[in-house]
Parts: sequence; structure tokens; C-alpha cells
Amino acid sequence: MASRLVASDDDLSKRMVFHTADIMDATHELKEYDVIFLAALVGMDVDEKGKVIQHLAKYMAPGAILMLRECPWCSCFSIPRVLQGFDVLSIFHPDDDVVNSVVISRRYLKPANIDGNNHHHLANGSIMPSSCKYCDFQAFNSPLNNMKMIDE
Ligand SMILES: C[S@@+](CC[C@H](N)C(=O)[O-])C[C@H]1O[C@@H](n2cnc3c(N)ncnc32)[C@H](O)[C@@H]1O
Repeated sequence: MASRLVASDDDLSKRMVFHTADIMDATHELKEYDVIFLAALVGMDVDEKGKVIQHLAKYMAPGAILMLRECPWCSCFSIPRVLQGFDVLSIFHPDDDVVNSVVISRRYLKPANIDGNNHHHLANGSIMPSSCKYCDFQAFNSPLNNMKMIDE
């Protein structure tokens, strides 16, 4: 279906390749990508999403970017726990009727010690909004000092 969306554009369709696979089956080939976009609901709950992110942390190239989308009420509470192995660079929660938040993070440059229990420490410059439409937000790491906003 995705390939059909770009089929009418000759140039774009020549430059895009589509693979269909369970992300948990993709391993060493993930190191070839500078940016990985993780769709909302890959991992239907926090634990499942944590397993996907641990898998990505294991196989993504050091310094590569992970851009994930998630419902705001999930990401508010799960990000500190499940984004192990990544520095959170930016989080955007919608304040309108758009459902998904966007979280941009960078794979650690050094191998991560991931045990599924330690809380993630946020990088300087992380965006941690004080509130969003769907949740009361817990502030971490003096976020207001480093706040940057993504505007539509
Ligand atoms: C809710 S849709 C996402 C729609 C849109 N791309 C977005 O991010 O908002 C979730 C997509 O993730 C895919 N997906 C779920 N689990 C997956 C997995 N383990 N590996 C690969 N794709 C998966 C589903 O096939 C579906 O296309």
C-alpha cells in the first residue's frame, strides 16, 4: 500500500524501498539507518513498547535518531522507563485533537546498559512540557531551564 502511495511520482518511487517485517526480526541491518521512525502502537502497551525499544537500542547505530509516535497519555508515563539506551532530544504533545505525541531521541554513542528497571536520564535540551491536553505531566531534570517548543 505504501509503495502505491508514491507510485504516481516517478522520482520518489525510484528512491524509496519498502520492506514489510516484524521490527523484532530486523537486527544488524538496522545499523544502516540514520533515522528510524517507529509508528504509534508498535507495542500495544508500555512493556511491549519497552521490548521494541530495547531491541532498537541493541541494533541501531550509535548516534542514530529514533523518532517515535505514541499516544500522549502513554508517553507521559512510559518515556523515562522505556527509552533506555537513548537520549531524549525533544517531545511534542499535541494540544489539539491530534492523538499522537512525537518523541525524538538519539541512540547512545556508547553501548547501553539496559536492564529494564533503571529510569532513563533526560539529555540537556529535552522538551518536557508542563501540561498537555491528555495528562498531567511529571517534570524531570529541571526541564523548564532547557525548554524548546516545536510549533506546527
Ligand atoms: C496505528 S498504526 C500507525 C499509523 C501511523 N504510521 C502512525 O505512526 O501514527 C501502527 C502500525 O504499526 C505496525 N506494527 C505494529 N507492530 C509492529 C511490529 N512489531 N513490527 C512492524 N510493524 C508493526 C502496524 O502494522 C501498523 O501499520
